[in-house]
Amino acid sequence: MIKVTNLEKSLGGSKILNNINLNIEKGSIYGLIGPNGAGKTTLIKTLVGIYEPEAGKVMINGESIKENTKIKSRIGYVSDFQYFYPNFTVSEMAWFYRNTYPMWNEEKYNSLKNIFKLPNKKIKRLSKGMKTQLSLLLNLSISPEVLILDEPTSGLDPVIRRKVLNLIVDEVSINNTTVLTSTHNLLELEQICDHIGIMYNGEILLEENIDEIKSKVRKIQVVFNGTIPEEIKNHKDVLHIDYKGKVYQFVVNDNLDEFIEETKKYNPILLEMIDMSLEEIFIYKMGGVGYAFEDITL
Ligand SMILES: Nc1ncnc2c1ncn2[C@@H]1O[C@H](COP(=O)(O)OP(=O)(O)OP(=O)(O)O)[C@@H](O)[C@H]1O
Repeated sequence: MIKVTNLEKSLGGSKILNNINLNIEKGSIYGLIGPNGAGKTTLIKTLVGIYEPEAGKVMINGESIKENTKIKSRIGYVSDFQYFYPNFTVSEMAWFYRNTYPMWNEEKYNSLKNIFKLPNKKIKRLSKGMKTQLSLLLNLSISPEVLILDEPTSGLDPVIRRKVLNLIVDEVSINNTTVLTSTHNLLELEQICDHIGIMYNGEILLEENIDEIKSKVRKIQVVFNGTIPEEIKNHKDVLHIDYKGKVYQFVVNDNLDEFIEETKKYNPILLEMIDMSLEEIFIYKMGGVGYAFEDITL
């Protein structure tokens, strides 16, 4: 698992990470979203030990990553830009990883090679998407205990993108790997992640368990027999109210059953539950903590 406490990092004289705390359970897929410049890559580089924080700690499986080559050899890291030796071929790069990472799995490498189907060219002759694929291929082959991915699907075509998402999910279900991935694609997060963190201005503004938030935050449509009761209008668990004519839509943050019971006391003509996408849920949740969701993502 990944545990981050009170992490602070400055670059070029500016504070980039501000008191970051994370607790990512083993076997979990944690999605990090946030606008350009929020600090996602800086956080990721600090997690893998490329940057040294001024304050705070990064622990992986209970051990500090600082000067810990044993732990670092079990971290798969796919960066936003790939820094391979440009004159190495794909096979030579695999040779390098095979000789560097003690838990290299040749069988896994061979089966992944059939999925990615990369030409054995020099790295400098590969496209951006091919280099990302190579990085995924190599980092999955080292038998990572922790996989840290910085926008791993950006620049991939839709077919490979889907394969990569499936590979990440397989990696977790087969090997119980812990994954942290950044992305700008909320739909992708919804498809593979169990937890999500929203980053803004170097801080984690909101952290949620996706299943929990989807079961807790619900939209309910109600038509009252008369005007809306004050008690319902000012209900503590209502995040947002919309209405068109007599049809009210409530976004309820928690204690759904309690809200429904209280609403039923007023004998509404209609009371029904409406499905919400994760994006819609976050729009309201972010509004609840004083931010416009559009400013925060995508
Ligand atoms: N080497 C550096 N020196 C100084 N400032 C930096 C450096 N690298 C990044 N920054 C600044 O740190 C902030 C966070 O950048 P970072 O790359 O972590 O954001 P991000 O959330 O990954 O953005 P994106 O979604 O665009 O990839 C930005 O304001 C950026 O200008």
